[in-house]
Amino acid sequence: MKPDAMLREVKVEEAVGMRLAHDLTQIIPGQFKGRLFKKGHVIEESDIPALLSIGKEHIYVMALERGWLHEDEAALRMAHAAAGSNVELGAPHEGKITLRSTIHGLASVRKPLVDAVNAIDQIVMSTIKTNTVVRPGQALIGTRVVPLIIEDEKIRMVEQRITMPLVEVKPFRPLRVGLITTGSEVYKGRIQDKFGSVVKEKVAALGSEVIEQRLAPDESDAIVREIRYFLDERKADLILVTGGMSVDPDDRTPGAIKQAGATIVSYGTPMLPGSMLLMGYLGEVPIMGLPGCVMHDPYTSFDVLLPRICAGETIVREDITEMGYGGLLGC
Ligand SMILES: Nc1nc2c(c(=O)[nH]1)N[C@H]1C(S)=C(S)[C@@H](COP(=O)(O)OP(=O)(O)OC[C@H]3O[C@@H](n4cnc5c(N)ncnc54)[C@H](O)[C@@H]3O)O[C@H]1N2
Ligand code: MOO
Repeated sequence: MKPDAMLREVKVEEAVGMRLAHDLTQIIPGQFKGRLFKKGHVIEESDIPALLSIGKEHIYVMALERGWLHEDEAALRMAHAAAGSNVELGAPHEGKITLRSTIHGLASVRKPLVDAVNAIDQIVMSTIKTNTVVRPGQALIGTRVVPLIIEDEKIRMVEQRITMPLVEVKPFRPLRVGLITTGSEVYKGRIQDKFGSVVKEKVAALGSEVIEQRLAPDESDAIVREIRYFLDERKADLILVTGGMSVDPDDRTPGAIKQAGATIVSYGTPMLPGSMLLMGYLGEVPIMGLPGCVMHDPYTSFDVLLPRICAGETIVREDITEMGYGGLLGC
């Protein structure tokens, strides 16, 4: 059975009392784009001028055969298959369904599976990028099929390829963050600290808290002492050390983090700004060395990694490696 045979074309003037087979869109450039009539709407005499004004002299009345799906049902099936935790489905609109986050968290999108689905002809699975911080209500995926009706077989193929949810939103855990600000110029009061407020704000925006900020001069032993303080006495969940991350003789931070016993995932990230960032772990506790740019650049490698850590992910070398592609943002 050809799809055409399942759609009966009826002149608008003769369609009074019949049900529309799909949403009808009106576009008035610069003013309006949206649904003028909803699928299933029963045509009334008074609708005829509006239908003619959007260029519809005929409408489709549908008679679906076995093995075929309407675009709305196809989109619903795909949306259900795609949705993971903390994701909700909207109603079909012009054949499209939008999946939205129900929480503030980290959206994790499985790109290989998304690619596998979009490789199927006539399937649209449009997603945001993985590891994006999202708010409640924020769109994550829009999905639809291209034709008005589609073979059930094709949608089954989509469902088979979605072996795991395509998108889930991980909630942020409230972390107790220890902040160590290095730099003798700050420690000795030659200049005012500008790092503290920036880091505190970024941490708070993800639902965590800087429990204390401590200053240290450019001396390895002093920095190590502060790291041990946060680890042993304050039981911090995350330790951040600012400044002293590059190549000057007074840049002691990477050495001090190593001296404190950290396992280094990477010193250096292939992203600009934020190339001198250090990522490591003291046992289970993540520790980061933050270069000077974090203080003044609004989006650096720190802003990529912090949400992932707050969402409970463990950062491995491969995560750092992948930051290079698309990581040139300025500086
Ligand atoms: N020859 C090279 N030069 C630079 C390199 C490099 O690899 N080779 N890296 C560059 C990158 S990338 C960065 S980022 C910067 C700075 O990195 P540092 O983390 O070492 O920053 P500092 O030297 O400690 O400070 C730079 C600048 O910022 C002021 N500062 C530091 N902390 C504070 C604070 N808490 N409050 C206010 N101001 C602060 C500090 O006084 C300096 O003026 O290096 C590039 N250069
Ligand atoms: O660590 Mo630097 O940010 O690349 O400016």
